[in-house]
Parts: sequence; C-alpha cells; structure tokens
Amino acid sequence: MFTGTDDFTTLLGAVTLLLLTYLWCFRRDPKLPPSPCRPLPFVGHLLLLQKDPRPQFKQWREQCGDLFSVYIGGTMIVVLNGYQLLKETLVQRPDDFSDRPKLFLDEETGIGGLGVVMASGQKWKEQKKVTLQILRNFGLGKNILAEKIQEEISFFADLLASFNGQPVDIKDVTNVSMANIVCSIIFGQRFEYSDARLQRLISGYMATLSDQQSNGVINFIPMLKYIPFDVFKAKRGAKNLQTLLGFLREFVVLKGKTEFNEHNIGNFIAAYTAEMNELKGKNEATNMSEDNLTKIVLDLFIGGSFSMSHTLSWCILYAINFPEYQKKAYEEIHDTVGLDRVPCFKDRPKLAYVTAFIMETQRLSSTVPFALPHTCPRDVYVRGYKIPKGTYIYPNLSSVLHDPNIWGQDVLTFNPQRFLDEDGKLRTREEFVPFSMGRRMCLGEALANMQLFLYLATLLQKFQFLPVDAASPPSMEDVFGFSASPMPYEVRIVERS
Ligand code: HEM
Repeated sequence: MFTGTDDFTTLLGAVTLLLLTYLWCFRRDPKLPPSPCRPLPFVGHLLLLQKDPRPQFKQWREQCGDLFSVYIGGTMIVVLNGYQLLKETLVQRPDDFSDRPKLFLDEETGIGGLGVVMASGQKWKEQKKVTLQILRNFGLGKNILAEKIQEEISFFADLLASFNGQPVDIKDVTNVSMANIVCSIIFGQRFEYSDARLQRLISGYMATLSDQQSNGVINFIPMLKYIPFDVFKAKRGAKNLQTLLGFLREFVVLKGKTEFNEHNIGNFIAAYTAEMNELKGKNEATNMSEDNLTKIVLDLFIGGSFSMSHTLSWCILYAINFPEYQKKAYEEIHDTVGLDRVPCFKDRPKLAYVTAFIMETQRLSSTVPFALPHTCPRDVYVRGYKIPKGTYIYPNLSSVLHDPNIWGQDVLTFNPQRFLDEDGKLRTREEFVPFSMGRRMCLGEALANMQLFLYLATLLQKFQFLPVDAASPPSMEDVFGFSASPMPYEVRIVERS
C-alpha cells in the first residue's frame, strides 16, 4: 500500500521526468534562428499561430530580428523578413535558397516534384527554361499573347456591359475571365463563360486552394493525415487535385496527340510537345515528358488564375474607393489613346499613371504575402544562424512591400503617385517585389504585367466603376488564406457614353 506521501513523491518524480524529457527534446541549438518563445511539445507554436499570421510575424520580427523560426509540431519554419535579407539569400545565394520542400498534396498527385512550381534542382531549371521560352515566343512578333488577351477582354467587357449598372460581385466574373486567358494560352481555345468544361476547371482549382488551407498543417505534422473522418481534408484534397489533374491530362492528350500538328503550335501544349519530340528525335538528354507537361499545365492554370483574378479585383476596389485616382487614370487614357481604339501594350510607356495605379495595387494588396515555401539543399548559415537542410523557408514579401522605411509613413495608404517622379514619369523601385525575388521569381511576371495593363486600361476606358452605396464604399480589408484577396464586394459598372 502507498501512503499519501509516496503518491506525491511518485507524481513529483513523473512530472520532473516529463519536464526533463521536454527540455531535452526541445533544447535549443543556439546556432538556430531565434524563436519568439519556447515551442510546446508535439504542437510547437501551432496553438499560438493566428489564422492571419502577418501582424504576429511583424511583432516577432521586432522581437527576434529579420530571421526567426517558428515550429509547427517538430518541424521548423524559418521566416525571412526585409528587403536586405531577401536579397542576401534569394538573390545573392540562389544555389542555397532555390529548392522547394516536399508538400503533402503535391506528393499525393503521383507526379510530385515535377513541373515547375514544386520541382527542384536541374529538373526544375530545364522545365522553367522551356516554359519561359515558349511564353516568350508567344509574346514576340505577331504577339499571340496580346491577341489572346485582347480577344478575352472584349468578351469580358460585353459581359460587364450586360449587367447594365446593376450591382455585381466582381470576383465571380474576374475569376472566370482570368481562367479563360490561361485556357487560351495552354489549350489554344477560350470557352463560353457558361461552358461546363471551364466551370469544372475553375471549381477544381478553387477546391484545391481552399483544401490547402485545411490540410497545409499535414506538411508539418504528417500523422494528422491519419486522423479519422478526414478532419484535415487530406483525402478530399487529394481527390479534388486528382480530379483536376485528370481533366487537364485529357487536354494534354487532345492537344499534344489527337489534334497535334507540328505546323500549328500556337498553344502551350502543342509547343511543348513539338520541342520534346525534337529533342527526343535528336536523342538529346531531357526531362521533358507528358507527366512534366501535365504538371506545368496545372502550374500555369493555378498560378495564372487566382493571383490575376485577385489583383484585378483589388484594382477595381481601389478605383471605387478612390474616384479621384480613377478619374486621373481615365483622363490619361482619354488624352493619350483616345476613345476610338482599345489600348494596346505599346501604349504602356505613355500610360504611366495607369501603370503606377496597378503597381500600387500590387504593393498594397500584396496578394501572395509569403511567396511559396523555399528550402535549402544543404545546411546553410545566414547572419551567423544555421538553417538545416530541408527547412521550410518563407520569404515574407509583405515585410518588404509594407516597410515604412522604404515606402514612407503612409505605407498603408493607396497612393499611385509614389511610383511616379515629379515629371509624372514611372519610377520603378527594386523593392517592388510582388513577384518575389531571385531565381524562383514568378514565371508569369511578364504575362501578368501585360494582362493587368490591358485589362485595366481597356476597362477604365469603357466603364466607370462606382460603389453600390456612395455613402459607404466597400471595405478595403482583405481575407487571408493561401493569398490575400479582397472581401467579397459589389460594384456598379456603368458604361461611359
Ligand atoms: C499578379 C499576378 C501574379 C503574382 C502576384 C504572382 C506571384 C508569384 C509569387 C510570389 C511566386 C512565388 C515565387 C517564390 O517562390 O519565391 C510565383 C511563382 C510562380 N508563378 Fe506567379 N504570380 C502572378 C501571376 C502568374 C501568372 C499569370 C502565371 C502563369 C500563367 C504565374 C505562374 C507562376 C509559376 C509557374 C510560379 C512558380 C515559379 C517557380 O517555382 O520557379 N504567376 N508567382
């Protein structure tokens, strides 16, 4: 029989043992980047992390410095903050900071690590180079890209006109139009907005992005995927992504085999297939394959749809909230291009205010605040701290785009003027990094710039964007998820006479 004193001693011993085990397991290597506080066993800082970590990361940067670490489960994540540090790492040491970590959902596709977005090393370099080359070729000479974009904009403008100034949720329609642009580039065809195939693609990618918010934690605590009832949407996420990939693969077969013609390579799938056939015909070493192509098609579809749709929605939201800036942009278009023809990409150098309006939208909205996760292929040292091989590294782009030391104390105010000099000429700044920095920078930057310019210039030329209730324009707060999107809002789109 134990006495009360024995019970107490046993309990005290057990607690001490647990405490020592915890301190042993979670002892800090002083060389690792500092953390805001000691992580808890099994969960790390998970319970501390807010749904929107941006304000928290700002505070932790002040507490720990530009480089800090957070733990989810036992997995360390390093957050890189500030322009100088991002330059020191992503730009000046590309071999150390350009790989991607493995992500659970990508592995579930069965073709994980292929394509561009999730690939690393030599395979990634080749696929990115080929993809960029094809897009560049489309942008040269006859400029297939500009033609496709302008064709889509004219359908989009007809749709907006059909609303007759009635309130409409702009996000629903921008989404469809942006996805259609990607379709015309990769498949060589656009769809009617009501076409079931387009709707299927859009619902597929939206489901994938929304699932990622629930199952992202599995990347750091893998055993969570075995929790019953699919609490973390692991199975659902994998199934949705498989469905989307299967559908895209049908197009790869259609455009790359069934309808393939070496002399008509005006769509991405055909151009990639022609290049692959040529290299294989010459027996040259290449990683080009149908699986890589399918994955790139997925990358372009997701990469080219959500960020573009969010950015255009932000542009229109700011236009509603700042009618004086909308007017200024319209007047510039009116005085430079006139009203008898639609703006073309060659007009861009003359439309400095419109361009500054888009840049300020991208800076303030910072739609992809943490870029995509990077990793290092070996242990590396930064500012005296060790980042072990395979660590998840998040470049905090918002910390640059919202840095008052770069942009001034009014950093959170929308003001296109900050991208113009005294003579009204465009002022580009190297700290403008919505597309990230270094080798992993967005592959679609040039396309995005052309697309955003053509959309905004054409839409402002044709329409006035007005709030539904002039006394209370829609909120400029964002919704933080995989990206930062505007809260749903309605707008009245009135044709200019
Ligand atoms: C306003 C629009 C866009 C923004 C703000 C944006 C932003 C980004 C960012 C921040 C990254 C991550 C870079 C990193 O990991 O450091 C990225 C990667 C990527 N983006 Fe974009 N993007 C946009 C439009 C597009 C478009 C139109 C496409 C293609 C049609 C595209 C395709 C990609 C691809 C394939 C990658 C992966 C690049 C790599 O891993 O090497 N993006 N983008």
